[in-house]
Amino acid sequence: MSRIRVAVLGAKGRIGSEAVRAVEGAEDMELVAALDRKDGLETLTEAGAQVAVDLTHPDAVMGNLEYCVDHGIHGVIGTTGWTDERFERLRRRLDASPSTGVLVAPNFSIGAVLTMRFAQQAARFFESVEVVEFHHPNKADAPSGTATRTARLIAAARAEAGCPPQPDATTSALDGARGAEVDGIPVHAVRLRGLLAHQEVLLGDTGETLTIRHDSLHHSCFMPGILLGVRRVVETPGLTVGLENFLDLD
Ligand SMILES: NC(=O)C1=CN([C@@H]2O[C@H](COP(=O)(O)OP(=O)(O)OC[C@H]3O[C@@H](n4cnc5c(N)ncnc54)[C@H](O)[C@@H]3O)[C@@H](O)[C@H]2O)C=CC1
Ligand SMILES: O=C(O)C1=N[C@H](C(=O)O)C[C@H](O)C1
Repeated sequence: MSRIRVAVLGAKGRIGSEAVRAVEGAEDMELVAALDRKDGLETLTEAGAQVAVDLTHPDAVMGNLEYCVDHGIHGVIGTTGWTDERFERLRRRLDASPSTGVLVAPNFSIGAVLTMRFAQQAARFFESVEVVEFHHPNKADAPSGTATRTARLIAAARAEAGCPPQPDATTSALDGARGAEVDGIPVHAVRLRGLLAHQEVLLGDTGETLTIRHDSLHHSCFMPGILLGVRRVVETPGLTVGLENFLDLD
């Protein structure tokens, strides 16, 4: 059996260093490159990488990914910072390299993916929905990629069900007090020493509330999802957004 030749970008980071160990420990994979800031991307082609796992920084991910796609290297992308404009840019790039696959996964943990799915299912049954995410204070971006994706999925489910805008009588608020709005869903970001990555989806209706909460307690929770992404992306050309597409959830 030939092993999948994998490179990790952001290899010295919190999640990248864990990913290096996970790839090294996977029998069907070979770690051929471990790059961090200032390492040249040509190392990827020189090492014959088939898949690049990007766990770097929102400012770096697009350049890395464009190099990979242009050189036919599949991408498994955990780095955040995805906007509609970035997805469009990536789609255009992939059009020119039709056999290359890219997975952009806002969250690789199974529990977080299920949180998003359950929130999507529950969204149309409640008048009010808000998302609160909690992370370590070294995180570069807010709100988290997971919270943004969760809010988008909730908003889409509510729009499809014909839900009206949610009630909110606030007419006067300190800037930021009601969080940021993602497709009409309030999203609040907490940064607190001691935390890793956590999220609550709060749903409310007359006389009841439902809270869907997920806690990532260690970076190891992202590893099965990353390895699954590597195995599946080599046989899935084009852009896949969300690990749920590889989980046979329905
Ligand atoms: N999708 C998911 O499940 C997860 C995604 N993340 C995301 O992964 C990214 C990294 O998170 P952390 O590991 O906590 O950050 P970190 O700051 O600990 O690590 C990032 C690493 O990338 C390196 N780096 C920066 N620019 C680079 C470049 N151009 N080329 C190669 N390496 C470069 C840095 O030197 C650093 O070692 C963030 O966007 C974070 O939100 C983090 C955890 C899970
Ligand atoms: O920076 C992190 O730590 C994480 N980033 C991702 C995000 O922004 O959603 C995934 C997870 O929340 C951990």
